[in-house]
Amino acid sequence: MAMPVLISAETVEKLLQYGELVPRLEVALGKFSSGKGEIVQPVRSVLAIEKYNGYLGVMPAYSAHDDVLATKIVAFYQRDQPSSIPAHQASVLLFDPEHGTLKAVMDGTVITEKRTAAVSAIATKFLKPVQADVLCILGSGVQAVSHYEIFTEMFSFKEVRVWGRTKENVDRFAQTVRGPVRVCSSVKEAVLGADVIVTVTMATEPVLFAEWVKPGAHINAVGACRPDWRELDDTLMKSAVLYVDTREGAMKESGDVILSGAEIFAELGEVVNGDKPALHEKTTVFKSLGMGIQDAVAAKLVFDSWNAQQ
Ligand SMILES: NC(=O)C1=CN([C@@H]2O[C@H](COP(=O)(O)OP(=O)(O)OC[C@H]3O[C@@H](n4cnc5c(N)ncnc54)[C@H](O)[C@@H]3O)[C@@H](O)[C@H]2O)C=CC1
Ligand SMILES: O=C([O-])C1=[NH+]CCC1
Repeated sequence: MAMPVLISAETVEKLLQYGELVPRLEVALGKFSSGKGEIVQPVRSVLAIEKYNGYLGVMPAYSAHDDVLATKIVAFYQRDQPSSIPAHQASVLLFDPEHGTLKAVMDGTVITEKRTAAVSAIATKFLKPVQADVLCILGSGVQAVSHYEIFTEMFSFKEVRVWGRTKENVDRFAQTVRGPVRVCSSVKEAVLGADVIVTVTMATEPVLFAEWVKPGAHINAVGACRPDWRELDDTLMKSAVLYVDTREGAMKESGDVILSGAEIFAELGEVVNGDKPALHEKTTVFKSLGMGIQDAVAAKLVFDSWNAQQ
């Protein structure tokens, strides 16, 4: 049996380009929500690694349209202190869908960084107010950087603000990103007047409160992926129009959705398909949890580009 190829994080970083990734993710989101069962993707299975405050998630997905069968395995850790080891580490196993042969094992950490930010950008394209001048990023880690990259590439914000819990992280963020950013010393300062907000923290209690949010703003709520973790307060969750990546996942994994009792208006894929409206004149929340099919589509792109270079 041929050995699977190993594709490193550096290679994934080089081969995975937003320009190719975004349209493919948009199609996959639409197919997932078409109601025709075009994508097979069970809700992520997660086990707790209690001793180390961590979790291991397994995320299989199959798409006949993309002819892709893959599983991401992602470990993530809730830490009180900053660490030089990334909070999320992932690998993607890519199979030949016809026979189940393992074709590639590739880094999934960069895939997770990029595909998550790309999906938030797709949600923002549909749901942001027509005039969107100010972007606010809450959190200053890995996802904050990838969101900064794609949001400044796809949209024309006049100002980008960031808030982070520790000065060390925020300074690192400001030095890493290629472009201007206003560092804010409180969440309130960062959020007031912002048209688009991205929450990419490891918070387990709300950090974003409705009273600070400009009416009509769009929020991408990316953190808080456990049923008892929160980033947004109840008032915001219940007063905004709520979009999710998957209904099933949100009802099982999102503390913001489950504990607030907020009603889900639509899946993002239903908006892509034109089956549900993008109410961009209202305050909107896109609750992102991450989907195996996003990783599978990204992994296929990487593998095909890698193959083309051999
Ligand atoms: N929806 C999705 O598809 C995905 C969601 N995520 C989530 O996005 C979030 C950010 O992930 P990364 O950037 O990779 O993590 P990271 O560890 O690189 O950054 C986390 C940031 O949150 C801050 N933070 C930690 N605890 C906090 C607290 N209690 N209150 C406020 N801020 C706090 C840290 O200082 C840091 O700035 C996490 O919640 C992660 O689980 C990550 C990958 C995919
Ligand atoms: O989709 C993903 O990879 C994750 N979502 C939350 C933690 C990791």
